[in-house]
Amino acid sequence: MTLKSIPLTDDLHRYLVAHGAPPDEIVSDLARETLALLPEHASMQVAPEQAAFLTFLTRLLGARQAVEVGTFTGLSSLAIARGLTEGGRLTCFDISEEYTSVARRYWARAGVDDRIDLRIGPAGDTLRELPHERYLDFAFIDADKTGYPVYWAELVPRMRPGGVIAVDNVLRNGRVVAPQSADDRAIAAFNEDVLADVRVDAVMLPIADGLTLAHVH
Ligand SMILES: C[S@@+](CC[C@H](N)C(=O)[O-])C[C@H]1O[C@@H](n2cnc3c(N)ncnc32)[C@H](O)[C@@H]1O
Repeated sequence: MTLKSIPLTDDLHRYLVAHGAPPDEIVSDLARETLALLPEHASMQVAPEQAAFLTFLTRLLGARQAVEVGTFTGLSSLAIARGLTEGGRLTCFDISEEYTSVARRYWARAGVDDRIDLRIGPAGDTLRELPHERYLDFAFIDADKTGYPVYWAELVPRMRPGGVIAVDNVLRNGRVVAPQSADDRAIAAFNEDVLADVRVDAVMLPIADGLTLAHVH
């Protein structure tokens, strides 16, 4: 039995991205522009292989109704929107007009802007405005780390039976086993909560900074 995932060197990461679903021109431009405009924050963007995986997963689920918490300049939302089924909707939550103004441009360029609804404000408040029904096929959580328990609490009861929640940064660059900051501790505690949550079956994948996939009963 192989004991663990192999570490990715830069060469191997480039190979993996090139042989999965390689970024198209729009995704490459978005990554380049995010780095140029926001060099200190560009690492918040999901990894290219995660973007490809989000499209794959959304398509696999036949997702019609999706939510994203933490949009930034729009790479993960673009990926999710591209995987939605005909007539599908993605509702995005973020606090920043500045970051999401970049996202809006790229959604338009990719021709998916008509299927995305962006809500600006603290997601702990704005998520509460979503219908209190089990209607969501897919949700992606990638915002402020201390907010994850609140986003989880709002989203799980709104997932349809068989719906999936994906949660990013669950390994905190390895620090989750020896937390060094409030964000690290928040994620370590959140991961315990997910493990104990009888409403879901979850797996934790070592993709990028760690991605939990939770299947809601
Ligand atoms: C890690 S980035 C998201 C990256 C994005 N998924 C991507 O692929 O580009 C986190 C985002 O969460 C947003 N954010 C931080 N606190 C928030 C809050 N309380 N409510 C909603 N969004 C928040 C930030 O403005 C930022 O855009």
